[in-house]
Amino acid sequence: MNQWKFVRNAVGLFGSAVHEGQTKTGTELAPRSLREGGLISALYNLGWEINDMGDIQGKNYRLHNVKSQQFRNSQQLGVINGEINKRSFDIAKQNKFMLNIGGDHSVASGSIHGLLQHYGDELRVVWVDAHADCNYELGPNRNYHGMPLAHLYGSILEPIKGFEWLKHRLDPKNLIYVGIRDIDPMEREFIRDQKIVYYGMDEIIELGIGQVMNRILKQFEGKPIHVSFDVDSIDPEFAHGTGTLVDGGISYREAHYLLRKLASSKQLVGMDLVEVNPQLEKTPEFREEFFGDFQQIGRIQGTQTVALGIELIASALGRTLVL
Ligand SMILES: NC(=[NH2+])NCCC[C@H](N)C(=O)O
Repeated sequence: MNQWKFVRNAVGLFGSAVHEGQTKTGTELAPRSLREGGLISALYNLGWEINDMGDIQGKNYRLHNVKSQQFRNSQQLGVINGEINKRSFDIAKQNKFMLNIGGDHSVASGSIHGLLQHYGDELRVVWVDAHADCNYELGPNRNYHGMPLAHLYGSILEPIKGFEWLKHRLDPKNLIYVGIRDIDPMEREFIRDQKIVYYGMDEIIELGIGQVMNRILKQFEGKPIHVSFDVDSIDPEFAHGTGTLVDGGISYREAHYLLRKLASSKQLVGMDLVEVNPQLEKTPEFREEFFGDFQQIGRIQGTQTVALGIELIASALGRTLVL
């Protein structure tokens, strides 16, 4: 099983225990919750060889007395993403699937950069998110989780201390947005100017998720694909444990379908699963009932969004509904 085109049957994974890209604590707890909830055995049950590199703890890189003129925690995030970049590149170099478990979405500049270093201009990115995360100047929020793509696009012009390693650029035409519905004015203009392909909620409603995926796979045919999956792309009804909720998102079904389609293309080489915040769940109870056949991935335990996170990763890594 798992005859992936670009990667062998091995996953290289690490957690990015980081909340410094925004102001709410809790996302740093996600890697641990996902592990405790059964992530590793799920991957094992799906037939993957697993190289678990442990977690990068954002708190270990805290810099005291550094006042940033730029976004919040800029130098710390530069050093952390430098570490993520190294791990991501190492994993890709060994032809393994790169799995980065966030953390907030600030951890994606490092992981995507590492893949760009290995796959070069061939790399394609599917960015599944309620947000476009390409603010290139400081907005009132000053949160880097709203900016990593601007950095990768090369639109943050001033050099930022800590990010000296960031050299490769992601061409905006090699990225497609899915699920975006809360866009800042600067981002709107940028998406229009650069003609970035997006499937926002209206497009998903009009075309249906099936047609959206057909188009994405056609556009990215034959190329290695990375999916950067922010759980806030999903409707808060199904994923409440996240920091920047936006109503009217993609459904549980659409999210899993999207990931299964990417998986079955055999072109998927990496995934970020970000913005799970176990402290922000609506109810602290663990989910006990699951939909569908779970034998394929084993027992999953966790609060709503944690359990969902594990399921989403399983869908991206080849969990099928009918064998
Ligand atoms: N990946 C996310 N959850 N991003 C939220 C970004 C929110 C807002 N656009 C900002 O720049 O602050």
